[in-house]
Amino acid sequence: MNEAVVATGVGKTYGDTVALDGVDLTVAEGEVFGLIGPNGAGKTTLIRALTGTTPVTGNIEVFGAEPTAVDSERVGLLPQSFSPPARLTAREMIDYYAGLYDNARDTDAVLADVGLTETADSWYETLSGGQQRRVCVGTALVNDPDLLFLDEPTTGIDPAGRRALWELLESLAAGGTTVVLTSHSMAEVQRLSDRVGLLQDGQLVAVGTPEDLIADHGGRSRLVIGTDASSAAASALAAADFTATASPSEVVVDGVSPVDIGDAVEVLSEAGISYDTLTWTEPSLEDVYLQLTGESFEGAMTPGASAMAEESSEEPTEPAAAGGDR
Ligand SMILES: Nc1ncnc2c1ncn2[C@@H]1O[C@H](COP(=O)(O)OP(=O)(O)OP(=O)(O)O)[C@@H](O)[C@H]1O
Repeated sequence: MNEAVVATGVGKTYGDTVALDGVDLTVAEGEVFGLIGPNGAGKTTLIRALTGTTPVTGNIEVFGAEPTAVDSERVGLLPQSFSPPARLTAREMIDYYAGLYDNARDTDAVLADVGLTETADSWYETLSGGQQRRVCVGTALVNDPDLLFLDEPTTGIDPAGRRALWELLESLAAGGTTVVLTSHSMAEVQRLSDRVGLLQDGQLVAVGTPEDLIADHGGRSRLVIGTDASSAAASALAAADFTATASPSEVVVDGVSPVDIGDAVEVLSEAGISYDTLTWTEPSLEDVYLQLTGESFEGAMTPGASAMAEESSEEPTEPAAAGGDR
């Protein structure tokens, strides 16, 4: 298989800040590669490096050429921050970007792809944050690129729009488009990516398929039992050789496969312990992220922060002028 991107020893510093620290990365043609990592890990800087919008040390080839020398017809970029003129309509924006290419797609088709047919003639400034983000995604699709860089594409987009965009990306990938995307939504990255790279402090600390990363770093499946009698439940389960940990309102039973759930329930029933909820969870990319970054919702935030974290990643980004490095 040919390689769309080959990056070797890529480094970038801003003053004393090391944004990228010797990144080696290969993305095959037709692959969907997801970049994850904490705020400030270097994801945007890496996207900028791969698209030739910031100078870096090391070596990068995109379709065998330096990023700045690649035929722009072949590459699409959705930057993280995008501040287009407010008094252009969605249609005018897509038209404008289409005008930059020799073989642009039909504007109405692009608008339909990003779900903006109904609001095509509204000014950008009057669109919601999520609708604005859809326009921005559309600008990256106008040239029907072979290689698409998307820096947090679904930020601010509502769940239905997000799913629609996932399906669009899946159909582009099925048609052979190479995609490099960043996201703080682990569900998004797990669903879309053939391979995932975790950036931390400017270094790619893990790369693999979601399945392999989960198998290596995701931990085991768990059964969470919501009960007021958590201590008694944990004791009964431990006596039956389950690995159970009690907190005031629940017991977490580690390493429970689906076929073991019935046994665990029977232990509770024989011990006369009632429960309110029973939730079985498989390890996911989110567990990989938490494990490898050393972050945990319990340690970093208050209980229930899993939902908070997902919401916070959906906040629209602050508009910022595109431009060179400061
Ligand atoms: N133009 C700049 N000038 C100075 N420092 C910068 C600049 N751009 C990025 N940095 C720094 O480089 C590091 C990597 O930033 P980058 O934006 O690549 O991270 P990120 O992983 O994309 O973060 P986020 O998830 O918050 O978008 C950070 O410490 C950031 O402060």
